[in-house]
Amino acid sequence: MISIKGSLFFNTSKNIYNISNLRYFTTGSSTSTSQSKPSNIKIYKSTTTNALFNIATEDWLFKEFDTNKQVLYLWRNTPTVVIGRYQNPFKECHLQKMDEDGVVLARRFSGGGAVYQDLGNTNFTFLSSTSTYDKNKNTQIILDSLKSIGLPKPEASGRNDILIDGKKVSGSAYKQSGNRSFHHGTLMIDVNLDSLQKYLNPNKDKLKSKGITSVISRVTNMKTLKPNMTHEEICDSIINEFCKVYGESNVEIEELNTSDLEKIPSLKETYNTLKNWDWRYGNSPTFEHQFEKRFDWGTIDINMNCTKSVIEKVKIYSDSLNPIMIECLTDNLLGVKYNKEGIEIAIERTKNALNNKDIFNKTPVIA
Ligand SMILES: Nc1ncnc2c1ncn2[C@@H]1O[C@H](COP(=O)(O)OC(=O)CCCC[C@@H]2CCSS2)[C@@H](O)[C@H]1O
Repeated sequence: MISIKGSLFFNTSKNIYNISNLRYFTTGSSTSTSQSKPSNIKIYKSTTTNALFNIATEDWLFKEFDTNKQVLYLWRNTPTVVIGRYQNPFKECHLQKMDEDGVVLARRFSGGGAVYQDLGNTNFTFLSSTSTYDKNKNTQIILDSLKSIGLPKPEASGRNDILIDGKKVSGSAYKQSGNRSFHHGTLMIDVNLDSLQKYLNPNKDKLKSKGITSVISRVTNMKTLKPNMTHEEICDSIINEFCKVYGESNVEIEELNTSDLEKIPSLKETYNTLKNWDWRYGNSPTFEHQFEKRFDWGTIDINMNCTKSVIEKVKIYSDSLNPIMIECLTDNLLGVKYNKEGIEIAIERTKNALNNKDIFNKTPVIA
């Protein structure tokens, strides 16, 4: 068996198991073993379904992986909308519904559009040196792994997608920095399509934003074509194809989980950044939002310009007989965050300034 020094950082259980004719073992910290021949690949699998941890781990791997190796990382998340690095979540997702239902918003480091994920979605990441990075080779590994478990005619389409029967089952995105590159993608096995519809692409025609707009596609779950398909099955199949392509028959799979946060300070730092409002929402391109809200005392037509998701300019038109209240609200909206709490703060300040009259019976819905 080819064995590789275990990472000094991780502390996971060591299991040996077989997939097809390959022999794998999962390993953790200091489980170093004798080395007969250095391997040119490395495989990681997250046993945690926390999207922010998994994306932070991907970034940590990206910065730390041995560029002499080809690296594969497999992971999946509980319900999350993952937006691209340069996207505006206020435009791409229905943040209010996500909030109500406990769906996480994550902003990743790669470009591209917004996807909805839950445990019915498997993610893969291929990391390699930029000089050996080969997107087509990676895509072929995924296509072959789908074929080998019996999925009919998966095909690469356009720059980013894998389709079956003309419907998207996988979307990809990329990142490169110096001699480090990665290519990651989704695999829709059994994603809740009602949720996908519910949380993505709200009708925000009045929100004008710079930045990247998602490319809406017709999607399908592979489980409709292969009813017994599972996350474990597709992971094993990808591992098989990956090993085959790089000529390895015994590999180490390192399992990762949130206990690593306490062992790797830079991982924890990235995790904390990813959790932060400033990264997830604040990092949005500038945008303008116009909406109307009717109260029993009249209608307001609000026009806002936001930078870093903070309201920077406001113009309110109203048929209210109380222009002072409108001026006061305009002033109080300036500088607050473009979210429910920000608007509530502005309304509260306006009410206080106007001797607590209950002029706003409900916070205008903005997100
Ligand atoms: N889970 C999932 N998989 C594939 N396609 C999806 C998914 N959810 C939504 N969609 C569809 O893709 C478009 C957006 O397509 P678009 O091409 O704009 O963006 C992408 O595909 C990005 C893929 C990012 C992959 C990363 C890998 C690890 S974490 S996220 C959306 O409007 C839906 O129609």
